[in-house]
Amino acid sequence: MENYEVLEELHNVEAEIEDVQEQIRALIEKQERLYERKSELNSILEACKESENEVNNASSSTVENWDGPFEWDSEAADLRLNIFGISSYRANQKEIINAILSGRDVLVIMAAGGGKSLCYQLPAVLRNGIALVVSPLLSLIQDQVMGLTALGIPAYMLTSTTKKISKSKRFMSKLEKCHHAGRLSLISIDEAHCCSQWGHDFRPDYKNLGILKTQFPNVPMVALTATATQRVQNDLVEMLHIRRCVKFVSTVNRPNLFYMVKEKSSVSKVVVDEIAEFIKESYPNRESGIVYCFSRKECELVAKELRERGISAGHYHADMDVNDREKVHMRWSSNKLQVIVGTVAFGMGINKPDVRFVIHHSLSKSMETYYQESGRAGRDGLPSECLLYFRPGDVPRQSSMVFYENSGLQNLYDIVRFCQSKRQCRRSAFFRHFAEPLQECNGMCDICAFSSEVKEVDVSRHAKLMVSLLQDIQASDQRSTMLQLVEKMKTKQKEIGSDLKREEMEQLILHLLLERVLKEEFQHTAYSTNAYITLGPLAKQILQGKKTVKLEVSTEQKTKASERLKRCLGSSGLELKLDELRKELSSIHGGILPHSVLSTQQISLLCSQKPNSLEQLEKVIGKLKTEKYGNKILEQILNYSDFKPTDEQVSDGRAAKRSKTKKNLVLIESSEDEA
Ligand SMILES: Nc1ncnc2c1ncn2[C@@H]1O[C@H](COP(=O)(O)OP(=O)(O)OP(=O)(O)O)[C@@H](O)[C@H]1O
Ligand SMILES: [Mg+2]
Repeated sequence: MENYEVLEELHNVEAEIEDVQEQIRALIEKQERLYERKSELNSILEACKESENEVNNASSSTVENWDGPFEWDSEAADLRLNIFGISSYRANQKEIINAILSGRDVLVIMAAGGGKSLCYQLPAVLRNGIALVVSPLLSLIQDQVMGLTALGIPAYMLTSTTKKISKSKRFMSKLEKCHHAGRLSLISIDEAHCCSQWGHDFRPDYKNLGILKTQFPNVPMVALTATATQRVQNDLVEMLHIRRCVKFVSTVNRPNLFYMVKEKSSVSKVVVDEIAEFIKESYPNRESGIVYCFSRKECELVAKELRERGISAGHYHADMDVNDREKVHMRWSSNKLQVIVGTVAFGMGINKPDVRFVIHHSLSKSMETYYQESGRAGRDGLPSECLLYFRPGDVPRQSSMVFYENSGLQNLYDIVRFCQSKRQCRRSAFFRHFAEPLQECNGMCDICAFSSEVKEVDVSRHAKLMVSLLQDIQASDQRSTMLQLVEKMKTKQKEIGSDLKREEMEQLILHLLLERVLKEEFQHTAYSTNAYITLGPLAKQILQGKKTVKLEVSTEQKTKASERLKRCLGSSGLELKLDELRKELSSIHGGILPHSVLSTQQISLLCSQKPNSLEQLEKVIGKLKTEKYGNKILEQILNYSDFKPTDEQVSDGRAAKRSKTKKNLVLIESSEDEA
């Protein structure tokens, strides 16, 4: 053999080895993912077996019976209704309260809005002495103190300049004294995922909270979070030194949320038009909502454009002055502003229970973040909507932000899969993601609610063409963004005499990215990071015709969801009147938010039950609220009813005295750092 022939073969062999190595890497990665999924599926199977015996869909991993009876049952029930104004417990609340009152340490994993606060606030009020609550954000602390004060429960904030409570000797020694006198009844760590670096809101100060259990081993500690991952759970138990805690894990399911993914137009004006129309049509009574945007600039622009379309909207992002941010948040919380248009910075501190819609102007960076962000809707348990506007063009914007994060791209591609899917129930995608047994969706997502015919189109030839086009591009040392690739394909596809539409082409590119036929590569410039589409480990299979590629295409235009969704709020005159009343009362009483006067759920109950005496009213909203606002509420209801109460009925109701409480609740800020 001639020298050059040997050299050529050597090059070929080397190229082939590289190719094989790439495939091996891909296969090993795949094997790892499959192992991971296998163990998830096994735990799902076990959970299914356990839950077969359970009555409701909230599962608790404990074998002890926390349902009762306990000696404090009736006192707890009295506080629940007459102080907190809550007519019945939600899943797991009673059991958690009982475990805490039995003196156990407790770990609570419960979805956003599940009602974690009551789980420690009620035992705090029931027990003598002081309960210490640790919360990571000033706004959460303020909200909570405001809410408790409105209920007549003495609560105080400690937001000293000392950043770490464990390091504040003065505070610790006061706490010691309090404990010594037998007055420290409970320690509660809210948003406990902040302890774990695997949680999404890791706060270094939270790391030191373990000291509380070491110092006060016999004071029950309750740690609460909405973050479900096993890794975070294990971390928490270790860091807080509560290894023998009773664990309550509730489902991630939010049955009252309607999930919907909408195709996003590439013309930005059209997108805002659609969003504005949706809000005006579905929420004409200015019910609250959030619109999440990708960038700060975009969020200012969208807020402005919504205002131009007659919607009262304000923007919120990390670049704003803290006071301006707080002002917008406050105006929205007190229902003076209907919509907040925010970036992800509008996050953990949101405590508003009656958010009726969360719209994503572009996709989130992972299933986990989407679950958290959309989960800010409907914390009061009433029907609410989560809308995600998706277009493939938004993917490279996100990928160039997340690619350097651990599993960043994989997480992004998971939510892309969620958005692309035209057949899989949105809710079941969450169950899969959080490794939980499937539950009924009850028609509460676009896929399950609207029948639209989906057909599969074989686009293997287009895929092959795209791969060979990229091969040529790469051979001439060029690169191509998604946009450029689509443009080039538009001319190229004439060769095979078939025309995929622009959107279908983009869809195909995403499909091939998810299938690892293509991959994204990133290049940094002084101003940004660009994402390029290049050949992936499985590109050869396409060229060799070993892989068929099919796209899912909806053939029938879906009916607008907002038209079909039956909404149960804002429709009756009485609801509107009571809504007005709670706003009025909250401003008269000062420093109280409207939902602390009456929750939206209570308004619904009042409208359906129409109590006509203070006594009857008490059964719905408890003694405390009846005493404070009862007469005004009755006045509104009676204006809408045919009957009037007798004078006796009114004075009987007035005579009812609520039980006074002398227990204290102290809220502590662990960090001054506000994202
Ligand atoms: N048993 C109940 N019945 C009716 N409403 C309830 C019940 N328990 C709590 N709520 C209400 O549900 C809303 C959400 O409760 P809470 O703020 O405690 O949720 P959370 O679990 O702490 O959520 P997050 O993770 O978002 O902080 C509040 O308005 C609260 O008053
Ligand atoms: Mg909470």
